[in-house]
Amino acid sequence: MDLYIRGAAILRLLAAKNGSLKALATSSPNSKRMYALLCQSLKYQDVLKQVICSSRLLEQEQRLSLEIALLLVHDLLLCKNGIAAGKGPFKDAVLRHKTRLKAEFARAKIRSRTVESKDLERKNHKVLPRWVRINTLKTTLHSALETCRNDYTEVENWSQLSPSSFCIDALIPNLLAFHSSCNLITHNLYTVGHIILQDKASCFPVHILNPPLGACVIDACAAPGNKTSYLAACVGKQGRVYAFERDNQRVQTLSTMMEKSGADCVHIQHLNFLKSNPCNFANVTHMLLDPSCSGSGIVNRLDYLVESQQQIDQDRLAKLAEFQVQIILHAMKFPSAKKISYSTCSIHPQENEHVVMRVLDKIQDWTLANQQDVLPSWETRGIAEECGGDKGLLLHFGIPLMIDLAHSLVRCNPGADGTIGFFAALFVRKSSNKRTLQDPPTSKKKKRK
Ligand SMILES: C[S@@+](CC[C@H](N)C(=O)[O-])C[C@H]1O[C@@H](n2cnc3c(N)ncnc32)[C@H](O)[C@@H]1O
Repeated sequence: MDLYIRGAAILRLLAAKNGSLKALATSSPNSKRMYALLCQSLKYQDVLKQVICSSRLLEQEQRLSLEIALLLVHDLLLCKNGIAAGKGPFKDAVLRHKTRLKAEFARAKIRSRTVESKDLERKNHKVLPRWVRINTLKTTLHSALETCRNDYTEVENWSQLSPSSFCIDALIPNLLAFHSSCNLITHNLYTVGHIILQDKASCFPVHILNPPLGACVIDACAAPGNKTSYLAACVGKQGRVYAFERDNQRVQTLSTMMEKSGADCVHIQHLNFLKSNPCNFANVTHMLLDPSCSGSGIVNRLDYLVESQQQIDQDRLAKLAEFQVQIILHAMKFPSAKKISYSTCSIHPQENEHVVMRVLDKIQDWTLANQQDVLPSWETRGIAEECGGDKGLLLHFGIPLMIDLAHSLVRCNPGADGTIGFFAALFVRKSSNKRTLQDPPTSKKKKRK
């Protein structure tokens, strides 16, 4: 019974934001079992709470707390071996209602598809591939593929991956996928810096920014530097990347990464980007903004399990969003900047669509690039309902314009399409783009309507 009593205490600490799931679980005895029990119970908490409520378990068994009931009911209904061996009043209390709980669980499954969709999420979780970007600063696609083909079998796409195979991504050039169980950190291609482990979605910001050879670029929030070395590969030796990083330790990591990847055209600026003087960077035409965010799209970060939609820390999100808006507005002051890519690994509209709309509401001479210039074949786009903004224009042109704006944005849902949760947008200076936010919706928009 100890497992459930301790587990319930951890759930209370988590609710009070007194520690992280991983730290609390791993510091308790039988830590692996505890971690699995907590993760699974939290994953299924919505349906389990429904079952506990509709079976009136807590009303009839007043010694049970919600936390201990959640863990015991989880094991009763979802664990192959049922509730762990051992005796105790809490276990007896739950077992007295076994039949009713099972019946309510069956009803809950029919009422909502939660359990099935969570299963799907779990399956996706397992097959999230290990994405690998070939570092063309040090090698070529041809040469890296030759090595990969010697060591692994090539398959058509990532959903067919096995531990001994790899595939070439159809969307992002120089991107490969391996099975999640492949430990590439010990592979020679990795140790010599010929490949960089980088999620597919995290390649999107550079891919859509697409700075040409020789361009002068700013990476405003650079460390650890995955996107910085990708930018360096795009602009080549004649180009230049100013990589800003304000954090002492992370700037060291950035420096090591740039050395390892052979990104000689990167000039590290150990500075707060918001304090930079745009006039000192008059040649910069392309800017990449990948600021600090909640990280809620990172699939293996487990904190989201304890946050229901209502419990998300709104204060923290508001602060992050304010910073994200400021960083975009500052980038727009750079005199020669014509393209700015903005990205987060967050799933929250507050850091994504809302930030974009707040910026568009404030500025006149920038707009969003059209869908055709922003990964046109990628199906998951921005959320139209979140693209309302405050602008009178939106009220005037209404839903067609919101849909049009949402189509300009790229979203990745965590686990789906083999990527983490991600968001990317491309701002373009109006003089370098024909469509403007002030333009009325085009005939294409009318068609969608
Ligand atoms: C999301 S991470 C960037 C990840 C990076 N782009 C990559 O792909 O490897 C955000 C980084 O920006 C840095 N940062 C946050 N605010 C900053 C600011 N105002 N100026 C410069 N760096 C900043 C953080 O310390 C952190 O290292």
